Amino acid sequence: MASNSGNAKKQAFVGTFVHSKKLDELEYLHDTVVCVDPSGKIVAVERECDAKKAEQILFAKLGWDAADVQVHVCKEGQFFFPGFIDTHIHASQYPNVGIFGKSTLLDWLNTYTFPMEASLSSLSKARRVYTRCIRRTLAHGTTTAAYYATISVPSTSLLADLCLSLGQRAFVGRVCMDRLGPSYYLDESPEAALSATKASIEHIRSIDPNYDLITPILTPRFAPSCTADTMKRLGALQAETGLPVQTHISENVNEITLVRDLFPDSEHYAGVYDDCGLLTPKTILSHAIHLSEDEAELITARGSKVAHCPCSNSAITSGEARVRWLLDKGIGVGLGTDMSGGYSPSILEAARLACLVSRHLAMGDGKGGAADAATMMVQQVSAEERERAKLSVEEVLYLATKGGAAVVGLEGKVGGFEVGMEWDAQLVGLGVVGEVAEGKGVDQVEGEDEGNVDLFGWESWEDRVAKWLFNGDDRNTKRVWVRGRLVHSRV
Ligand SMILES: Nc1nc2[nH]cnc2c(=O)[nH]1
Ligand SMILES: [Zn+2]
Repeated sequence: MASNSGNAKKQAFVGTFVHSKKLDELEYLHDTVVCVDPSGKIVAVERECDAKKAEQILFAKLGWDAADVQVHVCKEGQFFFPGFIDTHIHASQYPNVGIFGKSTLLDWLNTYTFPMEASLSSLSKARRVYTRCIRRTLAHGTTTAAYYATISVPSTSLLADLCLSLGQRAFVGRVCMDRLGPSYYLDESPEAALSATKASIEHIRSIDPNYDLITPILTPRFAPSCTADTMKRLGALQAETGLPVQTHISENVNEITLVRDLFPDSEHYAGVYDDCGLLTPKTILSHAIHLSEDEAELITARGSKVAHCPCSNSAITSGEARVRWLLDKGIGVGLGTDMSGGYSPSILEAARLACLVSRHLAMGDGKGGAADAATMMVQQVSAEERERAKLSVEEVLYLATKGGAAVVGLEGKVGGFEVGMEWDAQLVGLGVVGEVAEGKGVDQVEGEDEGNVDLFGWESWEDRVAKWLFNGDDRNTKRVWVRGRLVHSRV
């Protein structure tokens, strides 16, 4: 099996770097050189420096010979940005993107999702789907993904193999579900769910023993499709191994009713996971739309994190997650595409939709889509909460990078440009509009395909980033690196 051991070359990146300093602040590093060692680690960040000065001074400081260093210089209209973290994505649902009709969660699962996932027990089909999913998400700048695969161990192992060989950092979860699914797509028993999960973990250990790039993640699908026995066994396995956990929570009001009926002894939905030992600091809870105050407080106390999936929440009409409210409670939040509940593989799209959904909350009539889990009464969102609901460009880009890194347990390792972090990055290129020659009526845009973002040259850097967020797409993602390895290039 090929191993991802970085680029095996010394590299220096020169130009403008944009990254999050904190939730509401982006830092712009101009005329900067970032040096990356052969293992993919950032070993120097030098400001007021260019390629020449780096060769003369910086490389000597590092003991590097300029002849051994690959130098990448930004062009006009380009900047380096941290790779995106997708904290919630179903690789096995990729062929279904955009196909959801007017369904909502429970009928969507039965109509579209379970049949597609079950069909990926065919390894040739799984190879086609997973290869395309990984390539597509890399092309959109996703350097880390928390993936759900399927219940099939060989198919899940294949997803892990492909992430490793194509160079995407990934958490790969074999899905556990031993009830309320179709008979053709269910674990036979809690024992079977556990032993399949262990086999999947073993496979990942065999291909990436230190989990440098690929990490197994325990994946009870969601409470309605898992027995308490299965979830308790997974909770015990988490305590034994320290592995991360991912599941869904409080996405849809009918789902919440189902959970209340299936687990009458638990206080609420979050309580079900807590009772099974699954609410840990390494747990990623997706959606978290209709949480009650008590549930949010329990999640805060346990240190579990939330994957906000605005595309999916809008597409299958689940509701509007109260991101500001979650953040105010001290809950870590990242962004997820939730393909194919969400129709887009792009975290840039998720960030833009997070902005828009937060504005819908701000415009709300006080209902905001939040329902109390116990009573099913729609909660009133206060005027004060509505006023603060809007998320800024800076905030959603934080959620897409540093915030996401904290959600998947990679804080301090990826999500920014600091010495000691790994070079998981994207080169973003925006269109630079040239002069219109008199009498011609046709302007010139440099580069081959710069997409929808037109820079006229007078924009501030803040405005350039805002233009990228709201009109950018994969045409603007020129190059992508993971651990220093180039994993996608349009140029
Ligand atoms: N969005 C979404 N919610 C779920 N809840 C349980 N399974 C799923 C899934 O595959 N997608
Ligand atoms: Zn999901």
